[in-house]
Amino acid sequence: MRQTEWKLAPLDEARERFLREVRFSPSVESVPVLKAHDRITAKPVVARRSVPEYPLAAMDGVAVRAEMTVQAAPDNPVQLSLGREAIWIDTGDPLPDFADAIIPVEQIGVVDEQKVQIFNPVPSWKHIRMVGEDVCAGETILPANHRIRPIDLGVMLASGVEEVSVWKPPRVAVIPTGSELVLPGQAPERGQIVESNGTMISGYLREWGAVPDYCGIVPDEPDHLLQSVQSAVKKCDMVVLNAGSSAGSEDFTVSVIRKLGRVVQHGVATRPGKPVILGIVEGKPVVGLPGYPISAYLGLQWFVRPLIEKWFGVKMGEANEIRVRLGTDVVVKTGAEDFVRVAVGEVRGEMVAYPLAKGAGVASSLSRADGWLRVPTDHNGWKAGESVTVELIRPRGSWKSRLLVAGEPDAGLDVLADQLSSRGFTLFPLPMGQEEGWHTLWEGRCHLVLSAGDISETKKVEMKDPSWVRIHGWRRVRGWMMRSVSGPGSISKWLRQGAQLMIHPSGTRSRQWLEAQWADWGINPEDMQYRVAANDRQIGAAIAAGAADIGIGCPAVAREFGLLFVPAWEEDVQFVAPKDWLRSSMGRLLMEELQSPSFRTRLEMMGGYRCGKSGEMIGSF
Ligand SMILES: Nc1nc2c(c(=O)[nH]1)N[C@H]1C(S)=C(S)[C@@H](COP(=O)(O)OP(=O)(O)OC[C@H]3O[C@@H](n4cnc5c(N)ncnc54)[C@H](O)[C@@H]3O)O[C@H]1N2
Ligand code: MOO
Repeated sequence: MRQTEWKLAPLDEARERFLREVRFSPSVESVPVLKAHDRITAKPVVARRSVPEYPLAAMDGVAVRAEMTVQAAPDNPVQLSLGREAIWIDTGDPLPDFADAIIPVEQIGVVDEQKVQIFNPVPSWKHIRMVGEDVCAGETILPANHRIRPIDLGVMLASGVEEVSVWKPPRVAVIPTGSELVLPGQAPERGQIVESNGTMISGYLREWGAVPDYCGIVPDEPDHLLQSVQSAVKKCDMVVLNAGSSAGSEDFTVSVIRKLGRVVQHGVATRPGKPVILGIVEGKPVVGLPGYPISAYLGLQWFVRPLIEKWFGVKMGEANEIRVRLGTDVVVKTGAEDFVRVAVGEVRGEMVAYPLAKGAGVASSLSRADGWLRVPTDHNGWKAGESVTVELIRPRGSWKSRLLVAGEPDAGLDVLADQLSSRGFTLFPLPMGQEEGWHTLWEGRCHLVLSAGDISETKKVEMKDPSWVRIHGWRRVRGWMMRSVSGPGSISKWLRQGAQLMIHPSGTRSRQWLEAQWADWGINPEDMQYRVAANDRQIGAAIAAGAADIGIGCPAVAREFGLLFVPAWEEDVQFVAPKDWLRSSMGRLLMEELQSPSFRTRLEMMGGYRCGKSGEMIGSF
């Protein structure tokens, strides 16, 4: 039966309630220290012996009795006989019984094979490592519920601990469901998709110290699913199901859990991640994650990670937050807590965050993201320039080498990005209309803007400012991309007859050109139906897949997707940057790359690009 009613719970409330209902009694096992990396201690670890166990030399030199050096002075050196009163000693050697101090070799005068001279008195116990300086026998070296790091392994071994008591890790069943799924390595046919979430889920489980038990794909058949969950509950400590959590005709997960046990909560008030299922079967937690990769990821972090933390009694790290300015507006609906993926850049020492693609199916945008922006349930979002908090999922500062390029979308940027990446920089394109790009630059929210066409026409006022410079990017050919011939003369007719058109965001050059073309053709823009895509490649992919008929693009992308290309116009593309930025290491590198023969050759080889003047200064405004 299809489910139509949702009683959504706030995320924090659902998590608290679920965790309260779950009880674990993990067992303890003893493992050799040599195999204990990343395991979690079940009891405090106590040193078996002191380190050092006896006094040791801390320096290379001679071991002496301190009282025999009392009279020593630079002009009145004391002579000591080797063997009886002084002994050559190396760092780490045990101290001979008669001695109680070490004089470093640099401060020793060698008289002959039998004698050395001392020029200054030395206090007793100088340069000697005392018994128990590092660890004393019986001392606690690691607390309980501590994740064992390589340094801990070293400390344990040194202090005589060879076996350590650790929690047995939870075995977690991973059950991907869906008749449309095929295993990784198999080529999906139309209507099939590669089972990728299971690998992602297993990877995070391993990272958190659990042992994933991948159960293979279970088709959308209630009996089959029921059996899988039943047997998973028998052999595992927790069960993670993926997909079938929503309201579709083949979404059986919730009814299966209900049949076998109890559903604590179905649905949380979040976007994405809503249709998560929290259940308990035979006392064991069973989590049904939504099928979309982003929703599955979030559900895993929200509910499965805390279960594992509860099992081990240990936190896997605290939220790492930063304050950033928003690069563009973030607009969301109220009614659910929104989780927005963002990428961060640093412009003039200030952190700027840009929202990434929203869809719960757009997994790649999470792999590119630096963190999450959480928008509270009753909030509509924020305006560009406002200050917000981002929860990081990457180490701080990962963005230091990121170059933010706002403005015109262009496949040439991909080549530039490739070239820069081999030199340690990531180019992050922010495709947007020209005006918006200029604004973003003026307000210090990006490093550069890519502009096409004659910008002296569009930007008269700002161009008087001498602190901005223009740099030649390249010359490019633009035109129509389509699957089959329609003939330039008949494109307008085809569009009038309802060809499915895909175009760039408003304010971009391609859009401006198209709007001018419509005017020429006497087409009223309001009569036109179209969909918007961020760049040429998205348009090319849609046309190639038959999801659109025609769109604007470049020869290189048309060729990549096996499409026809009809040239329509040619134009220069230029970068605009603050003059002082060009002197920064990023700025200098960009100029070098633009001028490099390898970049120019690569771009020209793609077809439709000319790079004779790439990297030339057009001058300040
Ligand atoms: N009428 C409604 N439809 C949907 C609702 C709703 O409230 N009413 N919720 C939507 C939301 S929100 C989400 S999230 C999804 C969750 O769907 P399911 O958990 O039932 O998952 P499926 O429909 O089976 O799959 C969704 C999507 O994910 C892909 N998928 C599934 N498993 C895997 C896997 N192992 N690896 C990679 N990708 C996977 C699957 O092919 C689908 O594309 O429901 C909305 N619908
Ligand atoms: O809430 Mo679903 O998780 O967006 O896509």
